[in-house]
Amino acid sequence: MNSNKVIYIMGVSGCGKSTIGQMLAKRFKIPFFDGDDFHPQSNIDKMSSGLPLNDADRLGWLQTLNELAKTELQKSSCVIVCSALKESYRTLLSKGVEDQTAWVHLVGSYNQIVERLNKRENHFMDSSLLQSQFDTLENPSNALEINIGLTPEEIVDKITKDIKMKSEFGLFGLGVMGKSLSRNLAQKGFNISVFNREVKGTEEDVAIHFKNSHKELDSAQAFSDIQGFVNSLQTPRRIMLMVNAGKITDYVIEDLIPFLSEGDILIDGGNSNYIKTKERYDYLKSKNIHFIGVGVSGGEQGALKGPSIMPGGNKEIYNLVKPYLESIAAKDDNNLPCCTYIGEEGSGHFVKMVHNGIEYVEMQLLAEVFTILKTMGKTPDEVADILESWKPKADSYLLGITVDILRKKDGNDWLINKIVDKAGNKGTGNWTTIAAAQLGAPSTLIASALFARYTSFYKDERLQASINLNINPSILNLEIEDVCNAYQFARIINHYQGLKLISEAGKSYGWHLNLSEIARIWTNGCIIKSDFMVELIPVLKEDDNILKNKLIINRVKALKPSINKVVSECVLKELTAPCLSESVNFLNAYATANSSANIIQAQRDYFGAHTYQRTDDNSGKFHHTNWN
Ligand SMILES: NC(=O)C1=CN([C@@H]2O[C@H](COP(=O)(O)OP(=O)(O)OC[C@H]3O[C@@H](n4cnc5c(N)ncnc54)[C@H](OP(=O)(O)O)[C@@H]3O)[C@@H](O)[C@H]2O)C=CC1
Ligand SMILES: O=C(CO)[C@H](O)[C@H](O)COP(=O)(O)O
Repeated sequence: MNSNKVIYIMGVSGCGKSTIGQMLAKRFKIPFFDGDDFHPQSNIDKMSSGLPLNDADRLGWLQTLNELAKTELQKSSCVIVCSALKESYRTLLSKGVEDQTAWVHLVGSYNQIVERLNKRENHFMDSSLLQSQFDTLENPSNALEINIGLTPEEIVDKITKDIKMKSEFGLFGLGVMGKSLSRNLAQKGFNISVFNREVKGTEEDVAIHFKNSHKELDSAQAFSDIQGFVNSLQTPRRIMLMVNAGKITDYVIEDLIPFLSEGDILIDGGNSNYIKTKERYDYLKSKNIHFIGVGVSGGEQGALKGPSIMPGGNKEIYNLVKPYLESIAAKDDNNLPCCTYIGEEGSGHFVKMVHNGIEYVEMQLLAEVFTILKTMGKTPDEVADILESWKPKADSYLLGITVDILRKKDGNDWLINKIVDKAGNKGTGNWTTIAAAQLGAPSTLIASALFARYTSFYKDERLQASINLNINPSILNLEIEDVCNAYQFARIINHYQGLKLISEAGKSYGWHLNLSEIARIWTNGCIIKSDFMVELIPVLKEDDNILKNKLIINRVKALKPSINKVVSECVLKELTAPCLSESVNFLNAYATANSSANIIQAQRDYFGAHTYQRTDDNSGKFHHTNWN
């Protein structure tokens, strides 16, 4: 038996069954069927001529409705409206699906209903037949009885409260992201169930407290037991996991499996490693459970108001969750959802991982710009003003939050001065760097940003080394405009490298990735949204390599003198600027027609007979020299 339900709305003619049934079906987002539409013509003719139906007339009709219920229950819950006046009729209607049947009896007095029927036009039942209906009615003992004196809204509210319908979507894990996504889903009108584990004595009733503290979660169902949570969901179940990536995701999957059924869908919305996503997909497939890996970006606020969503996996399965993900996603400038099917396997998580790699660099560049401006003698407020003035040229979410951060005071000082300079990480920058190395893509800025975080962590050694080696950056002699240009230059290289990495992965794994579409869903909702990202949508339609685009080439050329100046000055004055430096180093290497790699090849051939290709042999053949 699956968890779907058929709700029969019953009662004498004129009690308002169709109106209530339609409203209820709309509220639960399940199909609605009016039993009258399934009468054979002979029954309609009989009723139209003023004759009441007898039990023989009704038999076939009731069997048809029972079949309808059974067929629908295979797919979803549904509402069926039918007078169902006698117990024997109800027995027939629920035959074989008794445990999945709920009865709602709309009750009114003869006078109330006569008055209603007399107001009705074009109904094939005359009010004179009403008495026979009342005479036939056998009050059910197992129905929710509701007086028709209430307004239709009140009636539907009552039914909704009484009949615990299955939710259409489940959210597992009510941490920072899970809470925001649940609220977002509920605000979009979805019936959801939410779950958070309970740790006795420390964390109790997390889900219930969360539900009770947000109005939009009134009709959500909250659980701290996994079985109850899973059973509260319509099949096939759609369960989004918002838990810590890594082992915890595996534990949670194992906890869920015993309660899942074939065809259910698990959606991993965490920052999971794309290789693990493929493994989990295969593992769950062996249990006939679907799994899709979905990158989500936007942090707490983005998840609440509209994140950028990067789903990967089987497309047909994605289509079953697409309406939910697209509804909660941010919207781009054309009001399209910032959610698009990325590709097969772990491609969604791969793209999210590289998103984070690009994010690491964007953050590091702003940190370097801050240090440069600080070393030019600016206070945090002054740096904030300078960054603010760059918005028309280089606006981005990260630039905006950095302005806010720099203006934040703590007592008489700026809060930034009180934050320990050790940068944490949760793994995505690390994996991006590993993936870049494995795929042979030179994502040097991402590696530099990652290693800058790691270096920052050596706080004690740094303190000691600054004394031992006497590194003391002195005042920089730079124009602010050059710093702004250098920043923009490095951002172009960052986006080139990140997108190149995605492109290489697409080729290597056989994913059919659309980079322009990926840039589009990164124009809103996510941490790396920026004006530049908007510019990249048409650029990437032409080519995956943004450094082939004429406008970008011209911009790089125009900005180059500034990055040369800024990086040289930083080196001379002993100020570390790893990502700015690497951006210009990379471009210089990338734009070198004849590089020093011939020396490397010669060395490799010298000590290891690894062979080399010759400039005077176009065949591509490999040669070896006896160097001694
Ligand atoms: N924060 C962010 O900005 C973003 C985070 N992400 C990703 O989203 C996922 C969730 O992140 P976030 O919400 O920040 O993390 P939190 O740490 O805030 O929440 C983690 C959730 O996982 C639950 N959990 C942990 N261990 C277990 C377990 N053994 N069994 C059941 N539940 C468990 C926690 O429950 P409990 O409260 O009981 O410990 C909590 O509900 C992560 O993968 C993260 O990388 C993605 C984009 C942005
Ligand atoms: O995915 C995110 C933003 O897009 C998360 O905030 C993630 O935790 C950021 O990475 P890290 O913690 O390594 O800085």
